[in-house]
Amino acid sequence: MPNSASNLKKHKPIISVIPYINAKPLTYFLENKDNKDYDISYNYPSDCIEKLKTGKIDAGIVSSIAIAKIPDTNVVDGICIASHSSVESVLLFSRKEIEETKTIGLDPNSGTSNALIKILMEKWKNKKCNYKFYNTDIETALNSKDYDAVLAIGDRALLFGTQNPSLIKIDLALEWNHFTGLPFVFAMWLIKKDSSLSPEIFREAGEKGIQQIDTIIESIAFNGESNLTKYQIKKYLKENLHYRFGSKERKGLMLFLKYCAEMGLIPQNYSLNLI
Ligand SMILES: C=C(O[C@@H]1C=C(C(=O)O)C=C[C@H]1O)C(=O)O
Repeated sequence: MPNSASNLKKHKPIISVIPYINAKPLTYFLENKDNKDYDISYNYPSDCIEKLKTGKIDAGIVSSIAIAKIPDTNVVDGICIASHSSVESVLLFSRKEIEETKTIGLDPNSGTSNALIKILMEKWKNKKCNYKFYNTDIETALNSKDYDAVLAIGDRALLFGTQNPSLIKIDLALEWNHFTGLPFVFAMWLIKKDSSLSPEIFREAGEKGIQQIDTIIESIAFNGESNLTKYQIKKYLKENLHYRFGSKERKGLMLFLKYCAEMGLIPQNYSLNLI
């Protein structure tokens, strides 16, 4: 039988979700909806970029840098994962003073923060460093002679930071805010242009998540989805993170993309197709 385009399109659309607690306010009500007309798949940010590019998924909450890396996608307006000062989960850990750092370990799960550290070092610290990915846990990478400092994101960075208060740390969102006066946008929802998914379902779920964030905090703590205390989860989601995408967040995002383009990390001809 010929494989017509309609046969190929019969699967439910797949929405990719980041398995970090920082995404929960935007994803909880999409994940916990009855009779979903989409499937959910869980992917780290860097895997999500690859899967969106190759059409394995139809939409995803994905590293903000992907806006300029994946053609044929729209960006959901109004919501994002951002931070206005310390985020506490995107950290450069170091045993040496930053001035002595030559080789930095990049987090294989990240897209955006791996670019942000390069901007920070080259633009503001005037340091040319070597960068290479590490594929171990944070502690092993930090103890190895291969890296002077190690970048980490997500739940493991958040936990490692709280468990190792004496390590030298740089909070990338705080540094960004210090140098630009703007919030930093880590992630947004991207939808393939040929997908039937409406941006409204993401906005509605995000708005409900922002309104009912205390229920989500209870659920994360109750289900043991984090090794942090309920108080720490509450502070992280309510104080460190910001979920609305307004004019300041847009300015921060566009400046980040401009710096990325200047440094050759993304093509020059990117655009932000908000829907
Ligand atoms: C704040 C964070 O933002 C994350 C950082 C990302 C990246 O570096 O590509 C992608 C998605 C976000 O969830 C974090 O995970 O700690």
